[in-house]
Amino acid sequence: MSTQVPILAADNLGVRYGSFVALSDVTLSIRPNTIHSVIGPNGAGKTTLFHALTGRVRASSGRISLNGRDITHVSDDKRVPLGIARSFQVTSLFQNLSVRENLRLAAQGRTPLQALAPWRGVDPRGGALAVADEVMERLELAHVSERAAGELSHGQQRRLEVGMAVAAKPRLILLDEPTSGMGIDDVEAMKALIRDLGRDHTVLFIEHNMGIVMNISDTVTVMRAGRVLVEGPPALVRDDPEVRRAYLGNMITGDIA
Ligand SMILES: Nc1ncnc2c1ncn2[C@@H]1O[C@H](COP(=O)(O)OP(=O)(O)OP(=O)(O)O)[C@@H](O)[C@H]1O
Repeated sequence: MSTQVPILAADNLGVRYGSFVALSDVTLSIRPNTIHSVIGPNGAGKTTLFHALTGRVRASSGRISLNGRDITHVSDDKRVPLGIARSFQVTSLFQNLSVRENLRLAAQGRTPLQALAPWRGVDPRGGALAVADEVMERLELAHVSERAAGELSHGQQRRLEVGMAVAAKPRLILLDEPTSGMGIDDVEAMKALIRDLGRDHTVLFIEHNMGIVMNISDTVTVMRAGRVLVEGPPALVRDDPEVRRAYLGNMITGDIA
């Protein structure tokens, strides 16, 4: 396993916002076809890490590689065709369009932003619709296919956001707090969905719900103050005294599968 080329790796990655150091010497390695979570207290740098990995913010130091290829200076829109897709914490859906149309545009344009310019799309219309139908089935949204995204329940909207990333057919999917603001039933559905996605994608996700993190992750990276505190399988992370201290001992719970 150690000889396997990581699908995504960061080496001594640093990010500054002006003079503020948000990430410092972050080294992490995402193995292909695994579910990898990133946890840490508020302000630890998790979202900044995602921004750097997807190219939304520039690395101030260090290196990012995708399947062994250096992508540190590759722009965010050029990283998408290389196989990285991200679902945003802030809603990125076309509220007035149907579920099917949202997914068709995502499949055609590869990202919600590029979907605004569908002539740049890479799929013919028919192919994109087939992808939309496939994704709706997988996300259990087929029964609301013609409903406007803005009329969906919160849980369904969050699933559709994940679907927008899946429709780009990425090898690596990044999910930023996919369960935030959800009720317990929707959380369970999202947990099942992430686990399902892990069968044929690599999934990297930021999550505050420790039950999910401990239950479905192959690897957990714990961040604190812009650095990696600990990385390892859930059992190792949950029992690590440093991690317990970072969380004041009261958040690391959850069953390990
Ligand atoms: N655009 C920005 N300009 C300046 N500082 C920023 C900017 N974005 C984030 N920060 C700061 O960088 C640090 C890391 O923020 P980040 O959002 O990455 O943390 P996080 O771990 O995702 O937090 P949370 O769990 O609350 O979402 C915080 O101190 C934050 O205030």
